[in-house]
Amino acid sequence: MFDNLSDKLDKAFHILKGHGKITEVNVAETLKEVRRALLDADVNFKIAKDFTTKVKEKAIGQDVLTTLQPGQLLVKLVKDELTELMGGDVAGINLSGTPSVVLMSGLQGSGKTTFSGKLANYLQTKKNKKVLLVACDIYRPAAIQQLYVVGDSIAVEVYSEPENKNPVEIAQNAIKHAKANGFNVVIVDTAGRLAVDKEMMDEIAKVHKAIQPQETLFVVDAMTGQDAVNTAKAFNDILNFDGVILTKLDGDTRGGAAISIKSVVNKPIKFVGTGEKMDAIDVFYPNRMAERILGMGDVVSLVERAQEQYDEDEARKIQKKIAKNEFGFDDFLSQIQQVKKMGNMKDLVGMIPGASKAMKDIEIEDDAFKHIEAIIHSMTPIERSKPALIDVKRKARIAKGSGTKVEQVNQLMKQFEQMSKMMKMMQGPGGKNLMKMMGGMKGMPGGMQR
Ligand SMILES: Nc1nc2c(ncn2[C@@H]2O[C@H](COP(=O)(O)OP(=O)(O)OP(=O)(O)O)[C@@H](O)[C@H]2O)c(=O)[nH]1
Repeated sequence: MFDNLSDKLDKAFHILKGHGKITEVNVAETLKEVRRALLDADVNFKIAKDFTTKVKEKAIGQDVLTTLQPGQLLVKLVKDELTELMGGDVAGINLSGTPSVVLMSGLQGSGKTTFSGKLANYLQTKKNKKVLLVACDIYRPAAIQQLYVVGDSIAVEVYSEPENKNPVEIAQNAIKHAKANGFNVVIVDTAGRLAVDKEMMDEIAKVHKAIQPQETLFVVDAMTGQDAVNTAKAFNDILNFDGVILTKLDGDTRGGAAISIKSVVNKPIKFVGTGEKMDAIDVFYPNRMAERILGMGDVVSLVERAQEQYDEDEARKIQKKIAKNEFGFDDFLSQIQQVKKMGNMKDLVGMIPGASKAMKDIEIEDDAFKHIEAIIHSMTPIERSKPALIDVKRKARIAKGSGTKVEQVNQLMKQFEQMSKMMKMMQGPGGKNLMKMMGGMKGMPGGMQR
């Protein structure tokens, strides 16, 4: 996420590290580079200029040059300003109605339908809401079909009237249906439209006026940079929407949209989409995003994700097995499944402070556990529960069966052994042994040793 921008900002701050003494000249030089990095990320020129002016003023106000760690203070000022620029505080979603109505708007292909599904899934699983999805695209029958596929995959009901060509009526009927059937939230997915298409913009304005949604959300593809900001402005003029959804943040986006949109339309980014799957949705936290942009990671989100996936019963079961020396490959596999549920590997690595930078030249596969899973699946049940049985002959068979090499099987056996050892130590008094072991571990990423 925003690797290029992070890289350039890091280089900008290096200007300060290179000099023995910090002067007004090299602070100015650093901020010039910061501005250039923002412009390269497709941040609007005026916003980038105002940004560095503000940081400079604050730096002067806080006597950056005379502090003990001027470089660090400057990074902090940049972080605070980035947070402010992206909205300051986290903005919630208004669910006050009975039912609460959420209207989706945006360009074609921006990710409205996918996000409608993600939001429905989020509200259903995390907020315990009964959600109705409404197909209001009267132009493309395939769009209605797509919403049914999405609804099916998350077990959420979809409302549609394929013969009706009046989106206002469809939306109103859907809300009636929701009221009559005890739905808490109605999410109205509309057709994608261009801001220059007056007829279509009038249409969504009419739907908006008729259903008076509690939340009108503007969905925009983060990859479109400056264009995203211009489109947001045009939609905001018509709909006066409540919040922005930035999708495709998992792609190779430069970050400009995330940084500029709030200050242009003065509406907060509420959620971001980070993948095609239904659980690839994150609440947008400006401060966490600023930290990620500056390569500081996002440990809070990482821990939250781990907590969400933490299964207490499963953990207790595993603990018992470790105590009895019965931890096997089936348990290892179930641990992998839990990690996988936390999100894709690239995204997770980006949340570890310093890891993104340290691993930037390493290609992380989306399905990084594919080979490990194949190897374990090629083992017999008895081999999985008693790994000690796996001798040279069995290893060769497992490698052949999983389409891997014997070295890979050996490597996995070693990792498994280390993990079992580590788990046993964690069970020791206060996990002290584990800390000792970690301290002695060589080749850990920089972040672990600091
Ligand atoms: N990588 C990635 N792809 C996404 C994300 N959100 C949506 N997509 C993909 O983007 C494409 C368009 O998404 P849709 O949800 O169909 O977009 P839409 O705005 O409903 O499109 P229209 O109905 O044509 O207006 C699909 O292929 C989605 O899988 C995301 O957060 N990350």
